[in-house]
Amino acid sequence: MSAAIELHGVSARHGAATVLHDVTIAVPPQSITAVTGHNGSGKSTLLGVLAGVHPPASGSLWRSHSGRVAFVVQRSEASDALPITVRQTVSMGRWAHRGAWRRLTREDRSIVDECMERLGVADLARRRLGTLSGGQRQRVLLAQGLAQRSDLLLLDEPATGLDAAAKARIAAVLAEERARGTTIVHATHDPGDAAAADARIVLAHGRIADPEARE
Ligand SMILES: Nc1ncnc2c1ncn2[C@@H]1O[C@H](COP(=O)(O)OP(=O)(O)OP(=O)(O)O)[C@@H](O)[C@H]1O
Repeated sequence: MSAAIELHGVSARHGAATVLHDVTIAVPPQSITAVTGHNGSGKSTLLGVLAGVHPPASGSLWRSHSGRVAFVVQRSEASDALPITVRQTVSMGRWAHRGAWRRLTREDRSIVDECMERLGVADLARRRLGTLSGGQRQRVLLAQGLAQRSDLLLLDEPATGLDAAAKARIAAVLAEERARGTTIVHATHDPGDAAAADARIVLAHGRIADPEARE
C-alpha cells in the first residue's frame, strides 16, 4: 500500500535555527507510527510539518489524506486560560465540521459523549479545563482530537506523565482508531509504546537516525 504521508529532503526552522535536516520518511497508512528521540531532537517540529502547520524551509511534503488533520499538541497554556468546560473543549473538535458558531447536531453531541467516555473523562464534563490535573487535561485534549473523526491523527506525547491505567486506555483507543482505518503518528519517550507501534521514526539532532538506536 502506498504511503499516507511522504517527506522528501525536508528541513524546518525555528527562527534562524534549522532544527530538522534532510528528513525523508514515508508514513504507512492505517497504522500506528511512533516518533522517538531525545528532548529537542525535533519530534514536535516534525509533527507540525506533518500536520501542515509548520511549513518546511525546503523539501517536499505529500499527504494522501485530503480531509482535515487532527493534531493534538502537548497541553497548551492558551487553552488552560480559557474559561471553558471539558464538554465545550471536546465539542470544539466538531467545529471543523460545523463551524464555530453553528449549533452542534444530535450526532455531534453523541460523538462528543462517546469520545469523553472512551478517554474516561465523561465524569469531568462540567469541570473547567483550567481546574484539571495535567493527566486529566491531556485526556480531554485527546478526546477533542478524536471528536474530529479525522483519518489522520497526529499526537504529541499523548501518554507522557499519565498513570498506568490512563496509558493503557490511550493505547486501546489508538488501536481502535487504527482498526477504523485511521493513520496515527505519535511522539513518545516510552520504549514500550515505540515497540508496540507498527513503524518507528527515530530522530537525533533533527535528523533521521538508525531505527535500532535507543534513546
Ligand atoms: N518556538 C521555538 N522557537 C525556537 N526554537 C524552538 C521552538 N520550538 C522548538 N525549538 C527548538 O527546536 C528544536 C526541536 O524542538 P522540538 O520541540 O521539535 O523537539 P522535541 O523532540 O519535540 O523535544 P521534547 O522531547 O523536549 O518535546 C529544539 O532545539 C528546540 O529548542
